[in-house]
Amino acid sequence: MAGRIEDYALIGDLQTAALVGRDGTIDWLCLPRLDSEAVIAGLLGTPDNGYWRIGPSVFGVGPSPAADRRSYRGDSLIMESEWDTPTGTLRVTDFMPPRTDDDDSPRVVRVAEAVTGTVTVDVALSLRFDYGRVVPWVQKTDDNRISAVAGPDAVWLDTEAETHGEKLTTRSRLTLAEGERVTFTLSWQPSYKGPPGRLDVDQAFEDTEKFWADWVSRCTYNGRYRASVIRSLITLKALTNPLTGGIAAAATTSLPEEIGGVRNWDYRFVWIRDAAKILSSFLRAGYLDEARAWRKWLLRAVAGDPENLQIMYGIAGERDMPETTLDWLVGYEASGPVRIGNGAAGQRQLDVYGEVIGTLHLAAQCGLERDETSNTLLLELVRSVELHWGEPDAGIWEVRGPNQHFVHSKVMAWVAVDRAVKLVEDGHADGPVEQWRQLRDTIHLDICTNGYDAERNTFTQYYGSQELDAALLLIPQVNFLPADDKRVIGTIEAVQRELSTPDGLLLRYPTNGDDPGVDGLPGDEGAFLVCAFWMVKDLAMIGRHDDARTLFERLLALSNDVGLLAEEWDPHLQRQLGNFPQGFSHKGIVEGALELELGEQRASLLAGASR
Ligand SMILES: OC[C@H]1O[C@H](O[C@H]2O[C@H](CO)[C@@H](O)[C@H](O)[C@H]2O)[C@H](O)[C@@H](O)[C@@H]1O
Repeated sequence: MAGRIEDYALIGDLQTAALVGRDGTIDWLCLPRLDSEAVIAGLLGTPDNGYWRIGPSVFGVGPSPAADRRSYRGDSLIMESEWDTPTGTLRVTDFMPPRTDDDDSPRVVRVAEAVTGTVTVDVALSLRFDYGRVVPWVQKTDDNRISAVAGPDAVWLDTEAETHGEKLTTRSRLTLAEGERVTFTLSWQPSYKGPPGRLDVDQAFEDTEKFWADWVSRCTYNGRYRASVIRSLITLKALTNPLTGGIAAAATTSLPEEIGGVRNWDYRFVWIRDAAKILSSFLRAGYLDEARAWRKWLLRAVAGDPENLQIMYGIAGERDMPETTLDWLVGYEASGPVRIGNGAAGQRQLDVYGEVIGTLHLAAQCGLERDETSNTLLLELVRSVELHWGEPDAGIWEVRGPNQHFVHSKVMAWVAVDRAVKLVEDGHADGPVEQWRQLRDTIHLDICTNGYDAERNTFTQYYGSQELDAALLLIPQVNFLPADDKRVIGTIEAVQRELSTPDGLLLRYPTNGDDPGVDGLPGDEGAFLVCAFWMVKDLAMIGRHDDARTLFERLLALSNDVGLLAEEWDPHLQRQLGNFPQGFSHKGIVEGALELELGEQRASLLAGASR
């Protein structure tokens, strides 16, 4: 049975990733890419849908015990789990060598080692291709390699351990004396090719450690929350494909937003919105290369008529991701359906224009060189905003109910035009700036007239709505209005009052149980973590530094033992919910830490000036 979401740690090679449970079981692995079919899908079903356990032997009695300790090895994505057994201590080291070349095979490396005393280790590998549905044909070759083949895919296992097949599972039981170790390397190849070369495990370990150390050394943040910020940046980097530049929203599909509910979606794609927000964190932490790669990804993905701009693409810019359900999987803790693909790809969401142009502007400010193709794109995108900003859309939350005039979407349409004006004013682009200035003013006036409820002193979820939306917290952050504007302060207070969960986190917007509300979906959901991070930033911006810090530290405390966060938090069951680890949440950690620092600097400057 799968663990709690927070029981998992992420390992990855930048192109795909696996989730390792606290009990030493890998329950999720897609090969060769993050959005490929899973070859281990027990996370969303049962052990019959695939798992790979390495842990101390319980000799067939009782469940697999949780590790007594586990942590990433320094600032890396190498996971070390340790179990103290009556006879000695076992360490299992899990990692995936970063894959920065097209020809590299994806590999999952697991090393079991007796650190002290003697330990008996059990290994069980149950591969099930096509998301847990297909039992591959498993064979041992003359040179002691194990291959598992089904259709186009072949997975190879190399190990010094003796293995045997039992109930469609490859098993091994071995006893290690102090200092002894045994390695397991799982590699993927297209099945028409021969076996992949054998991996030099020691060299791969050294290279992997060096890769992460070098990458982390480029970080410019050195403040109080460095450990959490670095872990978040590493997690975001793991979601960033080094070949295409595409940044996935999360590493999983269908981890539920409500245990037992239907709000289960596939996040293994590149949302323009999520990627743009993540990029701003990379840029602010000193990582310009990722921004350059993403701009190239964007230009390739939207090539053609920008009128056909999608709100999300595949990792290499693919346009099609038809949403289907995998009915053979019961879902995480019976939360079905399990979905792959994402129907939101076909929605109109006006905010993406603001996200794209906002990122181009930030990248230019951070020193990214001018690019003529992106100027052409800019002109086309502003033209689309001009044509469509007055139309209703599905909004930032991708509602599946009717389109509305969402206030956040309109604000982001304003951002698109405002940043286009600034790009021209700062000499980073050319365009009809006077026409754009007028458009910017028209959108601003429209929002302030139709999206603001003067009686309640708050902006609303959509024109004419009585409801609120946590995305309104972004109004001061994108400079639509200054933080000290009474309408902004009123909105922050209204969101706090009406969308707070009992434990002080935030819902995105109200849901109505079985009665589908604005999102057109039955059921409820947990607190959406990035919204609380937005609140941290707003509180800091309006000078409530202590409240901002308290909330930020509360949020950090929700991360699991290895610093990872899913999309949501269940305030009743006190556990993580939703896809995991999620880019939005980790971006929240980076930006929150930076904002608190900036806030304090601003406050001490002001204090200095008034002395
Ligand atoms: O709430 C319904 C929608 O939920 C998902 O969207 C959410 O995740 C996206 C990726 O992180 C994010 O960009 C969006 O703002 C979130 O609402 C799901 O992907 C949608 O299909 C679904 O309609």
